[in-house]
Amino acid sequence: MNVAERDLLDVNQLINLFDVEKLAAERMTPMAYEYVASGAADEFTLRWNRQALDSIKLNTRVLVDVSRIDTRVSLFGLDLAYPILVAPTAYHRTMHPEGELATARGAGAAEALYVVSSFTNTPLSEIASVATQPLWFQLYVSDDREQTKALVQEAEAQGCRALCVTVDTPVAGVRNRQQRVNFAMPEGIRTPHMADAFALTKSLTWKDVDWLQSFAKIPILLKGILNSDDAELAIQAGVSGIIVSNHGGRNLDTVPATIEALPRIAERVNKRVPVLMDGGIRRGTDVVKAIALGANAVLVGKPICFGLACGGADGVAKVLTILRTELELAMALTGKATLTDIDQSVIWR
Ligand SMILES: Cc1cc2nc3c(=O)[nH]c(=O)nc-3n(C[C@H](O)[C@H](O)[C@H](O)COP(=O)(O)O)c2cc1C
Ligand SMILES: O=C(O)C(=O)c1ccccc1
Repeated sequence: MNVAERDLLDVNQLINLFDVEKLAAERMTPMAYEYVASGAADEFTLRWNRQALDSIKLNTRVLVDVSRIDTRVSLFGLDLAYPILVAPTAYHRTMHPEGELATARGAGAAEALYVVSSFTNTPLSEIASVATQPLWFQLYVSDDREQTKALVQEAEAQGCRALCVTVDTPVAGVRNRQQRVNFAMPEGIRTPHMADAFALTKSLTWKDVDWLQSFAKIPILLKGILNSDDAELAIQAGVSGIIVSNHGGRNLDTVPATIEALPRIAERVNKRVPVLMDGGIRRGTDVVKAIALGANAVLVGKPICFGLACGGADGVAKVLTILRTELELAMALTGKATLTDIDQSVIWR
């Protein structure tokens, strides 16, 4: 059996996103699996992201016409088929030989927007050449601000439609599981847009946000906001959007689940800018809960990596399609035909 045949066989076995992780655990090198699956330190936040979503109950309404479910959402003038984005994750060639090219093809096949990581193993120009859906770019600011400026300009030149500036990683978290497997980039795999992981700047401040906005031609979102005061400062700074994220539980352990942080932030933002959210989204019902509590859209990280590892582009597309289908079912079963119908009343209190 060749790699393509094995990939296809695997993809057909995937029924839900937990299956994807299970299969990926068997399929990936221990180093790659531990890199993707691990959280920071004791992994409280990693688990809370899931537990907090699971503990929210849904309130259904019956006898609503749900013969036409409409999941479309518009962000910064982009019309998305459904409110689920591919979160930026690093190092896709450690997960599948085709790396980010497979991710872009899979996202394209599933009509999803892909946020490319600064730590892509594939040049942005190559990703852009295979993408059939819009791309955004996730920016890590380096100590070398000229390099950062050039990277923003490259993202713009390659047609990226927004910039997600990650603000929750002045340093990477305590990654004990990655330490145990001595995580390192395998021979021959590079990060063409970043020197190395130690290039992340520790001196990023609101001044840099002003600086980025002084020359960026595309909307800027701040990724990694967990506090409503920071959300307010972000809006005062003039950013176009906010991503509520705890980095998938990978940075500071014991910060709250994102679904717990979301309502306060959404209330404070009060629709002045779009609010996106990630962390633990694994079911269509999770997407409904996030939208009900104030998110315009969600991003998915680890399941995309696992889908990529299981089946390349087909695996990525499968993960997105499962989640999209589950979202449509959850909307029909809660009696919400459109995303704007999903409000707080869908949460059982
Ligand atoms: C393997 C991996 C690599 C990641 N790399 C990045 C990155 O390069 N930049 C970034 O802003 N966030 C990165 N993240 C965080 C994700 O963008 C996202 O916030 C998180 O994975 C969402 O949680 P989920 O994995 O539970 O869906 C990474 C996450 C994972 C799992
Ligand atoms: O692994 C991560 O979560 C991440 O964001 C990162 C940080 C530094 C280098 C590569 C990825």
